[in-house]
Amino acid sequence: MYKYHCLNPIADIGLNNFTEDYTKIETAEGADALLVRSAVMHDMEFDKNLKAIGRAGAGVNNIPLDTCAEQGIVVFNTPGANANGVKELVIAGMLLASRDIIGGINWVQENEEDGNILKDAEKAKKQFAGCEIEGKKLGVIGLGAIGVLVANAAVHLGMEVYGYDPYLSVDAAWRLSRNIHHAKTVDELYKDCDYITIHVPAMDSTKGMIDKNAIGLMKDGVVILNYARNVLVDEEAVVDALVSGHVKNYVTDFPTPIVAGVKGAIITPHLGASTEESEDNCAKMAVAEVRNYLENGNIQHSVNYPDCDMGVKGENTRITLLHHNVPNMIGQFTKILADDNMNIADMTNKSKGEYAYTMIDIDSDVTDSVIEDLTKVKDVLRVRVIR
Ligand SMILES: NC(=O)c1ccc[n+]([C@@H]2O[C@H](COP(=O)([O-])OP(=O)(O)OC[C@H]3O[C@@H](n4cnc5c(N)ncnc54)[C@H](O)[C@@H]3O)[C@@H](O)[C@H]2O)c1
Ligand SMILES: O=C(O)CC[C@@H](O)C(=O)O
Repeated sequence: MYKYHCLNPIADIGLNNFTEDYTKIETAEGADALLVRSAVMHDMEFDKNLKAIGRAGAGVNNIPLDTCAEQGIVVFNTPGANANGVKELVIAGMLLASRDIIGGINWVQENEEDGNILKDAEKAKKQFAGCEIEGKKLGVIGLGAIGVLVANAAVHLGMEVYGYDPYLSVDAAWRLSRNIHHAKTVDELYKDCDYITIHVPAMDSTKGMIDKNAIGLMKDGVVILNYARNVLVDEEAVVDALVSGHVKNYVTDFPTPIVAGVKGAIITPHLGASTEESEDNCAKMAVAEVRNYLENGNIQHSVNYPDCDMGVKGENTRITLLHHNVPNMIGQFTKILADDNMNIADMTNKSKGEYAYTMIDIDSDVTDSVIEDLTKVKDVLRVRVIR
């Protein structure tokens, strides 16, 4: 029997995929798995029983990944599951910045009592006129799940699209329209584009990426869109540029006290992934990943451990070991098993950065003393036996 707890609301369509072997509990205490969206987990103390965290979404900057890895907790995310939801909001953001749709809607609401509203609208409308996005240049920073969809959609809308991603994956390259221009430096993109949208994860290397210098390189009247994370942009610099008119609009999903209410800032309350489809996709994927790990030991889409798959657990006993990525771990594991006369039926080992994962199927049960010996091996972080 496994226990799970949800730190944020997770769509039922995903939770319903937990079988009768799972119980939902009301606190994190004693849980085998946590499911989370944007709840900040950096100050949480993790229960010794916690084995997995399923992030129903893409960004994992709310989770202490290294602390989790050190405590033998595998963190999963759901790559691409909410990308279309974000893409559609980014396109909406570009349109809201191009024409004063919000001003126009507000005008109608403010004049709802006016018996001549239809006639007066014809006079009022010129103050809300704008431009079209067709033919304009869009720069996309980060061509992952979201960036690729935004870039391709913008091509279909007739925009001239420039993409910048020095770490572009082969998968993303296959999905990217051939009409997208390759920006070799981000500065090139800053200098040329009318709209600039950022879709990179919040990491030490990307925080504050759009700073005063970057904005200084941009065209007058540029529109900056940020549906990724507030920390990617130096908001004080953006506010200065909005006030001076150098930046026409800052369109963002993150209403911080610095930008909220500033003229020219168009802000939504973190709505990128808030569609029925995205919430369902993320919940289903997160639950599937957590179940596969708890029941089979397989790791797919982890952000702190390597992906590793030995298929569905069969009759054999499966031992899984989370450990540091250092020499001679497998030698020590196999010696312990051999000394106890255990026969290895299958085995795999994968590493990612400082961490590694070993899965071993043995064709007998495993004794408590073997588990104890494996646990005692230096650099082993967690041993689990799936019977
Ligand atoms: N507003 C929302 O609700 C919402 C929803 C989903 C994701 N997000 C945010 O958007 C981010 C991107 O999501 P995704 O699903 O596209 O992630 P992803 O991992 O598929 O793509 C990120 C891309 O950024 C690239 N990248 C990394 N560093 C870079 C750099 N310095 N310069 C240029 N490119 C760089 C990577 O190579 C990768 O291709 C997430 O990390 C998350 O913070 C927000
Ligand atoms: O869960 C959400 O609503 C937002 C998720 C989003 O920020 C993400 O990084 O996937």
